[in-house]
Amino acid sequence: MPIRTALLSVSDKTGLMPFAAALSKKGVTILSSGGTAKSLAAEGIPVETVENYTGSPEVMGGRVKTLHPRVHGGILAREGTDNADLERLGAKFIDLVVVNLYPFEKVASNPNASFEELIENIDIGGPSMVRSAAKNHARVTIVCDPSDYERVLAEIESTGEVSTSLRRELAAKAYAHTAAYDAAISGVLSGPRAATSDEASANPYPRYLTLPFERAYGLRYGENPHQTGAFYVERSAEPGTIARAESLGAGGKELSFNNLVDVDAALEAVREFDRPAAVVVKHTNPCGVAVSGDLASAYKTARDADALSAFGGIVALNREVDEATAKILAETFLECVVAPSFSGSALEVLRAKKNLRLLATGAWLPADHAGLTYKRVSGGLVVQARDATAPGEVTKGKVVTKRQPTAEELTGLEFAWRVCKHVKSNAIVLAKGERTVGVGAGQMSRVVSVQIAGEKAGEESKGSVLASDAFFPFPDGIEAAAKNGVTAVAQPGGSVKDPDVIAAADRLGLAMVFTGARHFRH
Ligand SMILES: NC(=O)c1ncn([C@@H]2O[C@H](COP(=O)(O)O)[C@@H](O)[C@H]2O)c1NC=O
Repeated sequence: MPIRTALLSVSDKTGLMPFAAALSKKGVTILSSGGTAKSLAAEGIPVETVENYTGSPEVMGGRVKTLHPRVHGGILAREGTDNADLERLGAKFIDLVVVNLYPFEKVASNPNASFEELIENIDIGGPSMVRSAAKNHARVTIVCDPSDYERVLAEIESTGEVSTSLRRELAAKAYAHTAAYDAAISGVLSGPRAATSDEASANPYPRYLTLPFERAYGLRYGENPHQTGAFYVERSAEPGTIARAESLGAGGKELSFNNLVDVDAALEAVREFDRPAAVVVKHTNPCGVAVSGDLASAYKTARDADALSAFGGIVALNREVDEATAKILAETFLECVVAPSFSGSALEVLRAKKNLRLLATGAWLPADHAGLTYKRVSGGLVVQARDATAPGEVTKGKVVTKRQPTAEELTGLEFAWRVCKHVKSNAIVLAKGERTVGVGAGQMSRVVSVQIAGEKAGEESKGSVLASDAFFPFPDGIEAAAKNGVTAVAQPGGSVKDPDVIAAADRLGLAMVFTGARHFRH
């Protein structure tokens, strides 16, 4: 069906003028609400105002402008069935609706916006038209995202109409758009800014939480081959995230479910460090982490910290990958390398590895940025603030033993502590300087994690320092560490048995710092 009349009513005028001009050139009649009509007319695009079309003025400061039977009848009318009704209303068939909404989410993201401002930015007429048009997508095309203008125009230019499949696709997108819009409003109205009591305003979590996601791609399978899977991205994903990353690998092979989860873990860990750093992850745990003066040596050190486990690993780097680093990366079979960017020569080296996925995230937010994390549990979702601690927990901690840690031990402890945050509990990290030598992860008993870390480190455990993500409930963990040659420990403290644990450290000549902070990771 050819496009006869289009209704344009937008807040975001990106790309609108060339789109409208092209429609007009194709002979499409353009109807438009106040502000939009003015902008179009100013560009010399012929336009009829909605006021003129409905015979009803915009009133209540714009609260009512398109909410009129001639508008909604024109959108919802079925060709053939509703022609008489349409005529009775004095309306005409509207075939294309181009609407984007008052920027509620943008206004809500400004903490200084007043409550009245928020309310006035709740669009009513816009979503009504979007929903009407999407319902009647058998005839009507709804465009609520300027990035779709080009596709719609291309179809109109070549066939004079919009295909059924694109109309259906845009209708689904439109309902996702209004659903996300309403979810944001309900989140704000049930959140601290709208709270009517002090108690409620102290609770940062809104009663109603609906999160908008969009499928990025289907996965070959889920965690295991017998499970199906897909990857969904947040509609407002932050910079430097997997969702925003560009895939640069030669084979163009997409990331698997497990790759995505591991890349996430590696990325989170490498963001901890300012100096050149490398993290090698296997099954969501770092098996080798190192910081160095340059990226190549950081990676080589991280890989060699546990070269056996690094095979088939996921590597995250916090600098542009250069050729020297790429050459060392190419020595091992890896699943994926993620970094802010890759130099041209590094890409050349790494693209020779056909199945290696390369992910360039661009610059990312600092590790201590605020944010929420979400985790599904059966029938629900646990939500929390990110574990976004600034560095310095060890150096600012309390030395509880007779012996003070040396400067070298302190460097190692601060490093191990920050790695420990990214290891599944019970987490024990052994380090020498700014490199891990042994990681004990995901054990049900802390002392076993100490034993595993010691076993992984082998001879290297002698003279290493140890970080523990939570307190030692008994002296046995300290005794096991000392037996492996560990000289200093960082742990939160806080156990009823702290006096016994400190006594054991003193007896064995260890220095121990209580950080006062715990970093469980599940
Ligand atoms: N009140 C209405 O009938 C109404 N109709 C359309 N709008 C919105 O007003 C904006 C466009 O207004 P204008 O063309 O006057 O600048 C669009 O974001 C559109 O979604 C309305 N505004 C709010 O509900």
